[in-house]
Amino acid sequence: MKIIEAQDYGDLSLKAAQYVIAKVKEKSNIVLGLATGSTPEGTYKEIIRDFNDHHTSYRYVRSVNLDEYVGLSKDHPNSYHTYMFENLFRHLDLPEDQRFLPDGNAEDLEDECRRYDRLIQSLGGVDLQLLGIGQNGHIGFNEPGTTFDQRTHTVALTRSTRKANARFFNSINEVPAHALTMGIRSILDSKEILLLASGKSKAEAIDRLLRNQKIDQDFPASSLHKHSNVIIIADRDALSIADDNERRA
Ligand SMILES: N[C@@H]1[C@@H](O)[C@H](O)[C@@H](COP(=O)(O)O)O[C@@H]1O
Repeated sequence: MKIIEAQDYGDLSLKAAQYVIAKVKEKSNIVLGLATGSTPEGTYKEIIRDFNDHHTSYRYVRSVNLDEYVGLSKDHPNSYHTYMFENLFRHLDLPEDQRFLPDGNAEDLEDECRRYDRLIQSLGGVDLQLLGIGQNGHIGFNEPGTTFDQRTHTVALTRSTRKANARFFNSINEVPAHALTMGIRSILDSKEILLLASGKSKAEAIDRLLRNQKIDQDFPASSLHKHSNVIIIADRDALSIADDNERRA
């Protein structure tokens, strides 16, 4: 694991965007694995800024998203379809038929999971996967306890994740109880992984990830120790506990 320290959220967003942009320039038809949540919002803003100022083209890029809530229509204001459209897609020249998310409203969710796996495979797999991290160490929506050998699957969200995401809804009761997510196995299949972490609320998870090389199903991010090409961009706040522990050691 390679760690890049950012000063703050703005610096993290810039560094992450520069990394993604460089990869897009290197391979115009790159398959980008995209994430939602607050963390990548700044990265997406910087990508858009670069697109407007320097015209990096996304014409041949294919994108696949990690996850989607079950039971929200695509145009629901809190669906990840809407998030991606508003925060990124509508600002770039990435064609609509080259951007993919799981359909959390599909009639048969099992079928939808298999369809999504086949789709990723047909694209040749993910070249660069962007990840955030939940406070409990979840990646995508792979909650603690999820086995590490699954590809796309349905998950029941933990109360803590629903609580953390309730800020986007009117109340926690409106946060869907289930989601579709690429599994740990899908994430580990990507050629390269870029994990972003910002703020003190992520410091414990980042400390646990960096301090302990043990692969533990109760801490999904620990699965990343199995991958040989992971870069973490974290700001000082997210690294604060890890740094203190290192100094004490
Ligand atoms: N499904 C998403 C994850 O993909 C994301 O990484 C996590 C952290 O979100 P945030 O960046 O808002 O802290 O939240 C959600 O649960």
